[in-house]
Parts: sequence; structure tokens; C-alpha cells
Amino acid sequence: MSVPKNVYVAVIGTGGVGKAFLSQLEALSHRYLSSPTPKTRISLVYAARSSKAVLANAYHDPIPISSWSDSLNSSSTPPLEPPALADFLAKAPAPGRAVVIDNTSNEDIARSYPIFLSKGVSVVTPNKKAFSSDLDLWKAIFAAAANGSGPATAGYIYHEASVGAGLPIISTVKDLIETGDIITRIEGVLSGTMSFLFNSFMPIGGANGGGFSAEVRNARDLGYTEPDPRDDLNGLDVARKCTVLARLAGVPVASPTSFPVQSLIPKELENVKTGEEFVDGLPQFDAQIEAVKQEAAKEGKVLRYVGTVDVTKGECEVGLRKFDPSHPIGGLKGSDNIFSFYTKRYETSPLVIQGSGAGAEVTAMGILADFIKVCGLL
Ligand SMILES: NC(=O)C1=CN([C@@H]2O[C@H](COP(=O)(O)OP(=O)(O)OC[C@H]3O[C@@H](n4cnc5c(N)ncnc54)[C@H](OP(=O)(O)O)[C@@H]3O)[C@@H](O)[C@H]2O)C=CC1
Ligand SMILES: N[C@@H](CC=O)C(=O)O
Ligand code: NA
Repeated sequence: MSVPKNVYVAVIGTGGVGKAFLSQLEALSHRYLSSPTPKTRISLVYAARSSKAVLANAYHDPIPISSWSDSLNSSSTPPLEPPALADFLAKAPAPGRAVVIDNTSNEDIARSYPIFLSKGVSVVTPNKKAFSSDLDLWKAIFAAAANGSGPATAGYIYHEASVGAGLPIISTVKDLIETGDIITRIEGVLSGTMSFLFNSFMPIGGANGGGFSAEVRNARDLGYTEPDPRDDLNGLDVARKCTVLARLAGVPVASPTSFPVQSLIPKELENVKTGEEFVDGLPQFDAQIEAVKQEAAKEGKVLRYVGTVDVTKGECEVGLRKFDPSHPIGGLKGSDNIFSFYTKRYETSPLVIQGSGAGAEVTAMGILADFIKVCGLL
């Protein structure tokens, strides 16, 4: 009987998405182990939140996945700096190797991916920062990865959940390109938060829309927003997703602030210190967005927040637009995203992907699916 390969997992970030990921990882681990001929054994060797971390005593003595929370809560160890974590994970015994799951939105951790990858440690993440900050970081990540132009001994990088949460967006873009299609335009509602806000604030028929600020609070409480909701409301989250998609499609977008992005943050709240202060201050500006809503309603339209990547022209654009209620974007529900891909093959009738684009469980699913792909490659 063949010996199962060990895959050693380090999880950074145990918030909404991180918790859901660990719970799905535990179930996957049970499924793997209950197979009559287990091929993979998953060992949790590190878990961290911003203030503390827990590290396995040794590779042969991992942290039980079912009690990661107790282990982390009772720890007084601070998180390891990324280079130290990479050194630790690079020593994972063969067969199999280590995978780091970054469930934070931390830019310093994102900047350390090339260090992990060059040491043979794979990275799976929903963190958009790595792929949508400066272009040099993008190039460094893919130059270091085995599934980029790095050596076969390098780690793999997968980031499906960085765009459209669990929806198969990154894999679809890659499949279109690798099979020789030419993407000309991608457009749609790319934010679960923005979708939820406008579907609730201005539902078709105009009935029961609550105040805008109350919907922002709801979106945050439902786990749709970024750790700081201002990163959604300023349009940067959608701009980051457009940047990722554009770069994958071959447009070298310099940064998510290098093209027009409409912010929905009132000027007076631009410089408040915390996300909490921002959410608390928002109700006094409800009248402003209500006026924009009424203007659209007079034309028989609804407001929706959209992103467009015009690959042919090499341009991106992000902002609020008016739609007829009969338009597929006008009729979205809940936190649904919709992505329309126009390509040489899908020229007049686009390839459309629609479904929930935010929330812990659907995001964790995207991360776990990537993790399973990496396990298959190790
Ligand atoms: N929520 C969603 O629907 C989606 C989220 N994403 C992405 O998933 C990621 C996580 O989102 P979400 O779970 O909602 O956010 P949360 O704010 O709920 O969780 C973030 C976690 O990261 C931890 N963290 C932050 N900085 C560090 C650090 N330096 N070292 C270790 N841990 C750190 C936080 O620690 P602490 O607990 O101590 O605060 C927290 O546990 C983000 O990148 C987001 O963009 C992607 C698609 C959808
Ligand atoms: N805050 C984001 C989370 C997923 O990327 C969103 O609302 O879409
Ligand atoms: Na996705």
C-alpha cells in the first residue's frame, strides 16, 4: 500500500473567511482519511491572527484541526514574521510540502509571497493586495511560482477567491486564454458588498429600500465587506478586481488607482480614523445618495455599481451606473456578482457567470478548491 503524502498547512487570518476555511479544511481532512486508500494527509502546523499565533511542536505533532481555536486562544505567542514562517515551512518533510493560506487583507504578508514561493512553499489566498498593488509585485510573484515562470521546485500560487469569492472567475479567464480565445471586454457587478447595498437600497420596483447607511452596516454584519468597509465604499475593492482581471488578460495595469474609480465615501468622512467611525458617521449623509436614487427612479432606472475592463483599449473603469430594471445587472439579488466575458468566441452573446460574490462560506469554498488543486500537484 502506498504511503499518503503529507501536506502541511499554515493558516494566517482566522476572521470570517479564515474560520469558515478551517471548518471546511477539517471536513476535507476527514474525507481524505476515511478513504480506503488515503492519498493525502492534511496537517495543520500554524494558525495566526493579528495578535497571536500557534505553531505545531513538530511536523509529526500537528495542531488538531478540530481544536485550532482553543489552541490559538490559549497561546501567548506573537505571529511569526513572514520570512521566519517561510523558513519553518520550507523544512516540511517530503513527500508533500507546505501550503500557506493567507486569509488576511494585509499588504506586508502579500508582499512576502515571493519569499514563500522561492522556498518551495505554495500560497493559496483570497487576498487581493498581492495581485492588484504595484505591477512589480505581480511580476515578482509569478516569476517565483512553479505555475508562473519559476523553477519546478518552487511553490504554486492560486488565488481564485480574490475575484468573485468562490465563483470560477480566475480559472475561467485562464481557461479562455490558454485555449487560444481572445478576451475583448469583461464587465459586471464585481463586489458582493456593492451588489447587496444597491439591491437592498434600490430594489426593482423601488419598494422597501432602507437608508443607505443602514445597508452598509448590514453588509458589514453579514461578513461581505472588507475588514475595513471603506475599502469597499471607496470603489477600491472593485478597482482591485478589475486590475487582477486586466492583468490576467494581458493589460499591464499599473495600479488600481491608475484609472477612473468613483468613490461613494462622503468627503467629510474621507479622513476618519477607523472603519467603525466611518460606519457611525454615514447616516448623516443618507440624503446625498437618496437624491441620486430619486433621480434614477424618475427615469425608471435602478442604480448599480459596476466595473469594466476594456481589454482591447487597455482601459478600466469603475463606478455607479443606471440600468433598466429588465437588464440582468438591474435584476441581481442579495450579494450576487455577475461577470460577462466578451471574447472572440463569445463575441455577441457573452459567457456569463453569476452567483453570490461575498460571504465566508462561498469564499472559503474558493480557497479550499484551490488548496485541493495544489495538493494534487505536490
Ligand atoms: N468576506 C468576504 O466575503 C470575502 C473576503 N475576501 C478576502 O478574504 C480576506 C479575509 O476577509 P475576512 O475574513 O472577511 O476579514 P476579517 O477581518 O474577518 O479577518 C481578517 C483576519 O486576518 C487577521 N489578520 C490581519 N492582519 C494579520 C496579520 N498581520 N497577521 C495575522 N493575522 C492577521 C485578523 O486578525 P484578528 O482576528 O486578530 O483581527 C483576522 O483574523 C480579505 O483579504 C478579503 O478581501 C475575498 C472574497 C470575499
Ligand atoms: N468585500 C468584497 C469581498 C469579496 O471580495 C466584496 O464585497 O465583494
Ligand atoms: Na473566484
